[in-house]
Amino acid sequence: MGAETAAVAPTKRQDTDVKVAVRAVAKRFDTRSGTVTALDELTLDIPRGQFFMIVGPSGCGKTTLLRILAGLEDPTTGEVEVGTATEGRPENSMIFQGDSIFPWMTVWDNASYGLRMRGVPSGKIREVVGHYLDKTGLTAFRDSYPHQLSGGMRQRVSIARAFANDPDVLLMDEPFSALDEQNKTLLQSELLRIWDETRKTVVFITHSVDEAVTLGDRIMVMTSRPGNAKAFVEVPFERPRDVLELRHRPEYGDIVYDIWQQLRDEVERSQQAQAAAPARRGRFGLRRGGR
Ligand SMILES: Nc1ncnc2c1ncn2[C@@H]1O[C@H](COP(=O)(O)OP(=O)(O)OP(=O)(O)O)[C@@H](O)[C@H]1O
Repeated sequence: MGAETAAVAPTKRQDTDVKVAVRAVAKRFDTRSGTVTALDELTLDIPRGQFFMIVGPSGCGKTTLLRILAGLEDPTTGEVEVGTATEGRPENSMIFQGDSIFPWMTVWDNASYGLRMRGVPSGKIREVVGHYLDKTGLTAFRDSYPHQLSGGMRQRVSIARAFANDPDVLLMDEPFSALDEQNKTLLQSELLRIWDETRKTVVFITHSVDEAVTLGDRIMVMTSRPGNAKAFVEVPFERPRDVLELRHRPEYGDIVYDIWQQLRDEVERSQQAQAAAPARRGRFGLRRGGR
């Protein structure tokens, strides 16, 4: 079950221009069949306000990195500094893939959860949650329960909850992966619209190169496991962006193609590793985006 996470804090970041700093982070898991090195001495900086995307082959350590940034895992070696928690604001909120809202709470109670937990005054909660339910088109469903909503609407609740919580850094792990293309495109547009209001620092994992180029300012392409940065790609498109219009531009296709070139070897390497160990099946090789 996903929940807003602000508890186990990595070191606080003092430098206001860099919101996320990852220094030579390695993560190893000891399993019955041996040690799995998920991340290998990864170093990166994410400046304030950047929409940072992570793409990489299945099993390359993307979720592990996000969990370390959220303080849910410790790195084996290396250091991470993320955001700054201030009074009334957590340093990060995480949105997971699939449903990450509480099934026993109404839309309103889900969206206001983080604020209520922090004891924010009720007038402020009404104002902020009302704003984000309005932005995500959920006002009429404020008293509904998750099982009464579509998958897209449930993800909207997660988005409303995360933005209402007003974290310094927003961590998103494939939030739209379970949605059909139509809903995905709609939610991408909505996310960009809401993000444009605040320009929060976002770290967003996706399996879709199209999604990475549509949403991101900068994309980290990861190597196959053990995961590291293979390339950083700047996305030059202006803000605010029109998702559909963007996808018709020739430069858009060029960037998508460049990233696929970067990924191809890594995906093949990862697939070979998975063929040798059939328990984990890669998804990346099957998806080449919607162009
Ligand atoms: N708690 C754990 N115990 C043991 N191994 C783990 C654990 N968590 C992750 N791993 C392993 O670490 C590697 C990286 O996993 P991770 O989930 O971070 O990859 P990913 O890039 O997010 O994958 P996917 O794209 O398939 O979601 C994988 O080999 C995985 O099996």
